[in-house]
Amino acid sequence: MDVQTLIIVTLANVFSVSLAMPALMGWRVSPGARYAQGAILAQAIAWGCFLLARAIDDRTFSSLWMAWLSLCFACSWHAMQHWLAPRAGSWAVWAVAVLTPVGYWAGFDSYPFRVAWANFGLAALMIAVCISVVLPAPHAGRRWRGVMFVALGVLAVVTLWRGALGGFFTELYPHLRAPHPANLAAALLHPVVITLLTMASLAAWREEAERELQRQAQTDLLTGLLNRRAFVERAEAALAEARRYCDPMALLIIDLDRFKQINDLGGHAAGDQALQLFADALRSCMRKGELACRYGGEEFCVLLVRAEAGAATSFDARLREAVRERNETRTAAPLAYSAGLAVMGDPARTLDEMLLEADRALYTAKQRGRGRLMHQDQELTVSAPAGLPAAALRLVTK
Ligand SMILES: Nc1nc2c(ncn2[C@@H]2O[C@H](COP(=O)(O)OP(=O)(O)OP(=O)(O)O)[C@@H](O)[C@H]2O)c(=O)[nH]1
Repeated sequence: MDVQTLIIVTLANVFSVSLAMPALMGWRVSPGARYAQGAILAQAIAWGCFLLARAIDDRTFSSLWMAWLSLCFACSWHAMQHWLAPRAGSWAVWAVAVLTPVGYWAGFDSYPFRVAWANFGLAALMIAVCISVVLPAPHAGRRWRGVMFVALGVLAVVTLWRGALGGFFTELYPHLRAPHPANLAAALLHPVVITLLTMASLAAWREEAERELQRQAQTDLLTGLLNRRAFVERAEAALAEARRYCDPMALLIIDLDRFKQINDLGGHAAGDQALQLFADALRSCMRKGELACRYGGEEFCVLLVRAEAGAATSFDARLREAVRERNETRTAAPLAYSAGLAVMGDPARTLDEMLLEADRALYTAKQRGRGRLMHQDQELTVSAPAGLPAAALRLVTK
């Protein structure tokens, strides 16, 4: 098989894949999938330009071929940013992607220069994608990343080989369609690499969709906090760990006060907004490893790791202050809450026991007039009375 025929096979392959990908994945996809689709489309256009170069205008269409190939690898690099993790060096990737076709076009009259320049530029882009694929991304699967790394890595080696031949052993490598082993290897490799990259991209996209589904299954849609089921699952694991290391742990159940009034006065939408605002305040007070969920209705649950009653009291003070700050920007009735605390004094205590104790304390807080934090029969609130600045926080104990 000659090189020209293999390139036509590559074009047919990549063109059909570039149509099949959006047909299979749909148009409304994540940014990562969109970049992967863009990369394949850019490949298809690139090989179309390559075939036109001979028939129309070699310099222009060969330079366009380089431009679209560079764009293809820049898009692949961006797909990895979304699927794996943001990596440094975006400007460098784009600089190489722009300089490769520009240098090729400017130095077109020198065959050794343009072949070396273009192949080294493209190989640099492939290597950049390979590096971003192998850098740590604990949430992402290893298999599709392995396939992508090997496929692009082999192509990068063959591309470097072609660049070195064209630039430094020009007489052995007179042109791209010559039946040289490097050309045959590259022409054979292209359809294989395109197939493998497509399969790896589909696997990455499926993995991303699974992750999103899992996130949605664990999240309360209105507030974005964990839902009750996910909270219980994670809290059980955190409790088991705390037991193993004899760490203290505190659990708070929080209930918004007179929430029905907010709904009655402002409508259900105002109630929803208030729940979102409270969740936002809650998030702003959370530290690494702590868990918060919407336990149901206007009730929230927080698990504080390595925390005793003192730390829970400080958390409550921070939360009241965060709520107070948000109340200042609201025109509707101010939000307030009551909370019940349970601490894991005895390592044998279960999550259900702690939830029950916190719930009883919450009931007491409501009974005693709301707006306070209770631990068993003791009030622990460090509260900022309405209208007073944070500096005026005072300790209220009974
Ligand atoms: N807007 C909105 N309201 C909700 C949602 N979930 C529960 N509620 C409302 O929350 C209100 C809870 O009312 P109650 O249980 O009487 O409690 P409360 O008015 O906060 O009174 P206290 O707890 O005694 O201070 C009910 O009116 C529910 O309809 C929700 O997702 N959105």
